[in-house]
Amino acid sequence: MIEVNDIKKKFGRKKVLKGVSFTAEKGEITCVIGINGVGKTTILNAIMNLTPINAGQILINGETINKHSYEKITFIPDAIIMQPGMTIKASMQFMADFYTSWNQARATELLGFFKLDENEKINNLSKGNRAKVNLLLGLALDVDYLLMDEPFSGIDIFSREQIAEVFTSHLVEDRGVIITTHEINDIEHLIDKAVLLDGGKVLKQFNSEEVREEEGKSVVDVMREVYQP
Ligand SMILES: Nc1ncnc2c1ncn2[C@@H]1O[C@H](COP(=O)(O)OP(=O)(O)OP(=O)(O)O)[C@@H](O)[C@H]1O
Repeated sequence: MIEVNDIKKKFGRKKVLKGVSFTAEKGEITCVIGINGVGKTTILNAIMNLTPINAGQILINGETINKHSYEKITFIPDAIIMQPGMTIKASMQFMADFYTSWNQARATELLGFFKLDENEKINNLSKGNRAKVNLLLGLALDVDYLLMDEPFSGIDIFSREQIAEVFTSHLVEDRGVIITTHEINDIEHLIDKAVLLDGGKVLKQFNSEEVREEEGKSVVDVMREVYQP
């Protein structure tokens, strides 16, 4: 489990996170929802130990995050992380050289799944295909947790559908996924848990299936209640 306990973060005098707490379990997709600038990326960076926090604690499987956390967790950003002149194949080789957790069989499966040509240069790919390469590079690591910053943002409907399919496949099952978004409509059916952020705090976290079954409400219905009371 990833436990985010009362974390606070300031940039200069600006208090971005004012005591954020939530948990994300293995085998579940947790979605951190909030408007632009609310601090979603900052939370992911904090979980990855890429930005120091001012207060609070983050635990992964009961252990405070540390320099070995990347063996359990990976971050899939919304922008491509490789040199644009590299081919997909060279990007995969780079990951294989760098991470002992690289799983080439899974990478090859994902290449086929996304119908990507490994000889294509990243430069020449469409935005949707770049997002797929990003996802491939993260999903091919054998880690327990995947963090994804806005994986569906600005991507056409067909690529979105293909990416959504990955989330319900064996490529993700048993792993814990945290997705951020400011646009829930497309992925509402994929997520297990929603964490609603505003004003530097978590306004509500809930199991989306429970809310659907017990109260007959969608995530968007709950968002309307919370954000527009
Ligand atoms: N390195 C930084 N220095 C100063 N301010 C920063 C820095 N990083 C983020 N911020 C500020 O912190 C706030 C939260 O930023 P963050 O990127 O986490 O938001 P977000 O919810 O991910 O936004 P978006 O949906 O637009 O991606 C913003 O006001 C941003 O300007």
